[in-house]
Amino acid sequence: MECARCSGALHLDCSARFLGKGGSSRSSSHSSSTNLVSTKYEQNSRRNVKPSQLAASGSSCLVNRSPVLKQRQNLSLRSTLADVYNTFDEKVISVSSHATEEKVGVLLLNLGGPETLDDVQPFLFNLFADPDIIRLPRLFRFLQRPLAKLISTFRAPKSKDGYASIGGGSPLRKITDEQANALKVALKKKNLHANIYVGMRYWYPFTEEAIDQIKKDRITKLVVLPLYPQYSISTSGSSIRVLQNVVREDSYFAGLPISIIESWYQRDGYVKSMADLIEKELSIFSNPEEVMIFFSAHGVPLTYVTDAGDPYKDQMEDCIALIMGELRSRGILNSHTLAYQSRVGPVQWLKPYTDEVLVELGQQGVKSLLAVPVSFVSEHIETLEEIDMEYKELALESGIENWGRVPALGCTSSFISDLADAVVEALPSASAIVTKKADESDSDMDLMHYLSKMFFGSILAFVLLLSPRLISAFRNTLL
Ligand SMILES: C=CC1=C(C)c2cc3[nH]c(cc4nc(cc5[nH]c(cc1n2)c(C)c5CCC(=O)O)C(CCC(=O)O)=C4C)c(C)c3C=C
Ligand SMILES: [Fe+2]
Repeated sequence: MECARCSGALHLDCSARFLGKGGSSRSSSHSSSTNLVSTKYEQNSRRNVKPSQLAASGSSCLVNRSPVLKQRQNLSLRSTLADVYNTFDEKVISVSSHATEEKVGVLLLNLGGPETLDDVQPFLFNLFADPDIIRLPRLFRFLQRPLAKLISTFRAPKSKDGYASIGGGSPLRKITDEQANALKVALKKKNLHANIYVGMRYWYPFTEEAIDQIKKDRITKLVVLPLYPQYSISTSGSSIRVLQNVVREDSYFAGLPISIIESWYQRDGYVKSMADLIEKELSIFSNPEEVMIFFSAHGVPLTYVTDAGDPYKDQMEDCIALIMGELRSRGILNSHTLAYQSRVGPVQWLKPYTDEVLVELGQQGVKSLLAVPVSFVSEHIETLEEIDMEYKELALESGIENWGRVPALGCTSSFISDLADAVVEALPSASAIVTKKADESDSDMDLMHYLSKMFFGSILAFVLLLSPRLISAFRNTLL
């Protein structure tokens, strides 16, 4: 695919995603892979513009001038990178019909989690300082960090209790490293010797550390694989943006052929692996056919979908339809429902909410329920604490008598093997991402923006941070 204005590889900022509303692929064997990172995603996906249409309409190559994110606390290289980094096999591999010497890297992107209770507040700071998590209007972006400090400080005690109840920290790093090792082995079996990197968005090993290591290793081709089956601006989108900022600034990355697998919930291997897990857990119930399959997905604020064009909800519904279709083809005809969990703050999130649906189902007389976490492939606080403890208790109180929960996919071999296939399939489409720097007149506009931001922002900061009444209202509603 070439950019209509500039020829050659599509520009970072010219590309359109085409998985938005009505555009999600139902292809059963392919993941959505691209070498593009779009900053115009919201507009184009909402209008459901295909790349070819965008090129034909001469859409401009706008440059995203948002500053490189520097919201890290504790970004010292405290931790060493995953062991997998040190096991690169310098072998000659053939990635296409043209035999080429390649050093293939696979970058696994994930959220990250606090490893100790002391990590909880700085981890939350990193999360809330992400403009893809708290989306402030451009004018108020400079309040992002003070706001993140405030919210993380208020939320930390509640989060700490949660992490304390699952052993004092998140298991995400360990599980992701295990998945990285398993993927390396699976790729080797498919004759692809690749180096696997783990890049976490909000905790160690940070995405930036993995990116540094990729450069040190002089990788010649990179496949980027977010460990989220469905794409959301707040998850895969946020992590890809980190890479996007590096590509814009660094000549090595600007020339590196990259392929990004944006979402892969539609792959046969994933769908079948999920169906296998559900089938197995259903069989544990004494009356399996009476069990309601309860898909519980992590929510996002509603405006992500309605205003920003996040394809997450569409992809989630598509994903559930595919899994249920697979189960039906196996003669499993149970009823099912989808609800969204883990909302934070006073705004409306995707509905229906998991806690409310559980109560309603209990009232309607549903007696057996199998919870299926569906937006994430590792166990984490929201499966181990929120589902296994909070929601289970609520369900039992609401009249549900038999409760089960499907484990996260983790290192399930059919799943890892399918991820390896996704990597192999994505390699041929890897190509350099082209960026464009802001010109002089843009800098003048930036200065004006900056000054007006400072003016209005200072007033808002004063009102927000110094008013005790507002602080207590904030505390009661947001946390
Ligand atoms: C697909 C998965 C996820 C989406 C979408 C997502 C959006 C999202 N999350 C928050 C706020 C928090 N998330 C937290 C933890 C957390 N979130 C996900 C996944 C998604 N988040 C995972 C896997 C985890 C757990 C990490 C771990 O340590 O195991 C937390 C911290 C925990 C807590 O305090 O509850 C917060 C806060 C927002 C605001 C958001 C969308 C805008
Ligand atoms: Fe989250």
